[in-house]
Amino acid sequence: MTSEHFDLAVIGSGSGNSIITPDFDGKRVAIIERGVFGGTCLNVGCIPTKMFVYAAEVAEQIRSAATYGIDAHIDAIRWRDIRDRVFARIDPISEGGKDYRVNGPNTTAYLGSARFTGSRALTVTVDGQEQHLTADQIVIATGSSPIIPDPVRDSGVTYYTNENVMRIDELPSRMVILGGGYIAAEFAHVFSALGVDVSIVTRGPALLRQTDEEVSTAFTELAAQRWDLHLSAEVIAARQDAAGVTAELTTGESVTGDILLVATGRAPNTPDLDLSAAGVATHSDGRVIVDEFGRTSAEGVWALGDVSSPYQLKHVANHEARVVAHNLAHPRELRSIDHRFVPSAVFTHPQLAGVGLTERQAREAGHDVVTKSQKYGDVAYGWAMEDTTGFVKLVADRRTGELLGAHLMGPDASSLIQLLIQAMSFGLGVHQMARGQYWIHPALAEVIENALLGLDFGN
Ligand SMILES: Cc1cc2nc3c(=O)[nH]c(=O)nc-3n(C[C@H](O)[C@H](O)[C@H](O)COP(=O)(O)OP(=O)(O)OC[C@H]3O[C@@H](n4cnc5c(N)ncnc54)[C@H](O)[C@@H]3O)c2cc1C
Ligand SMILES: NC(=O)c1ccc[n+]([C@@H]2O[C@H](COP(=O)([O-])OP(=O)(O)OC[C@H]3O[C@@H](n4cnc5c(N)ncnc54)[C@H](O)[C@@H]3O)[C@@H](O)[C@H]2O)c1
Repeated sequence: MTSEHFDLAVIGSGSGNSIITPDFDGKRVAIIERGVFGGTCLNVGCIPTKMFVYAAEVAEQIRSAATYGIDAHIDAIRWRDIRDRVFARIDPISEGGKDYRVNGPNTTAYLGSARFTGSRALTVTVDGQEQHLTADQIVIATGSSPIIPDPVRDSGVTYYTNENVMRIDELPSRMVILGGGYIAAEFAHVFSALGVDVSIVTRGPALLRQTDEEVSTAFTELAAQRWDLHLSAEVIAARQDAAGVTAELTTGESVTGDILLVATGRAPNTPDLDLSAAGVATHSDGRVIVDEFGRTSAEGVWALGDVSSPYQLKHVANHEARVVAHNLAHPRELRSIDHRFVPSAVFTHPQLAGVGLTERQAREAGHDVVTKSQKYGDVAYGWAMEDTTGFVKLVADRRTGELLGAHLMGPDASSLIQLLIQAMSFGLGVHQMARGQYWIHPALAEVIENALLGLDFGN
């Protein structure tokens, strides 16, 4: 059996691709990718979804224009043009990235599926042919894949996931979305803004339950006005006929759509890797166990991103990739992964964003908690927008003045929260934040200024 040897082998071309920094110039590097080059975020995740979200926002703005004294209406939704704008931008980036690794300097690209066959030994199946390689260091960056509930998979009905729903040729009239998390909330917004009737089936009693309860409750109430919600419900069976795809629910109801979209969470891509052959240990949920430096239980094997991280977020995968890239090249000066203030945003309507502890988590952690919920509608820019639902909720420690968490629902939440991420990351307390700087008047950020000033420390 012939085998090639490398200094470094990276499995997965998402954030794994960015491991190959100039530190590896002159070294022998292999990158292995079994799917579309560039991974989830570029091809079927963050980037295309947000490009669709932008189109959805344009449609919603037109619908709400009359509020501001401007009469406007949508003449047509040209779905194929919306879709093709997105992928005409993305597909060449993916192709270019692949081409660079296939034909570029000092990397060997294996376009196939990798599995471990021993300690730092891999077999890659490329077009049915097995190729063998060994490496001094191996990075597992294989990401995650959609979880398909058994009743859906076993029923044999056609279902979509984030991997193919953005490429459909025609918009359906009705869509059933299974799941009530990030992906469900973003696609429900996109497709309903483009004219599709959306039903959501989720097993929890509210949508986006990982957010602060006040945000999750407020968002669920708004969602109920826009979408047909089936909460505390799971699918027990599904069938497909001339009427479409019908899901029978645990609640006794049934719901029918032309398309069924499954968004019930994502599992780490570890089952195909034969990790036991390399002595790489996993958590009970399949995630690779890593230490603070990104090292797995097997010497010379590292992991990062969705396959190992507690956060399935691109900015986290990129951060972990930067840390692991440094640590591979500087074994005597290891850096730690920083998961202290991991923010996230859901690009639905209205937008949601959060960082730090929820009110409940802060109380459970024993803080003397003070909170303030400040409405967008109470500041001048909020008046300009006629916003009636948006708010900023801050969670702070009454004793120390420390900002513990921030939770936003409303326009530009994903950008506004950056101020609070910065404050928390650099240890700025509430008083410093509120009065230690100018706040531009009458910018929307005044909603954050007022929330900070509204925290009642009792002094
Ligand atoms: C619809 C959607 C929207 C999202 N939106 C956002 C967002 O707005 N913001 C955000 O922060 N995050 C978002 N995410 C999450 C984000 O996409 C992921 O956290 C991130 O892409 C993970 O990067 P990764 O490098 O760990 O994995 P990936 O990018 O998934 O890369 C893993 C790669 O490994 C390959 N692979 C797997 N197994 C093997 C094998 N055995 N052999 C060879 N190759 C293999 C896969 O084909 C894949 O290309 C979104 C996710 C989805 C699904
Ligand atoms: N804007 C962003 O940053 C963004 C966008 C999309 C995805 N993501 C990442 O991708 C991950 C995966 O997204 P997701 O939405 O698939 O997962 P999720 O964990 O956010 O939500 C899964 C949802 O499905 C529900 N569910 C699970 N099993 C079910 C079942 N059998 N029947 C009915 N409901 C069920 C859960 O209660 C939950 O509401 C997210 O956790 C997030 O980290 C991030």
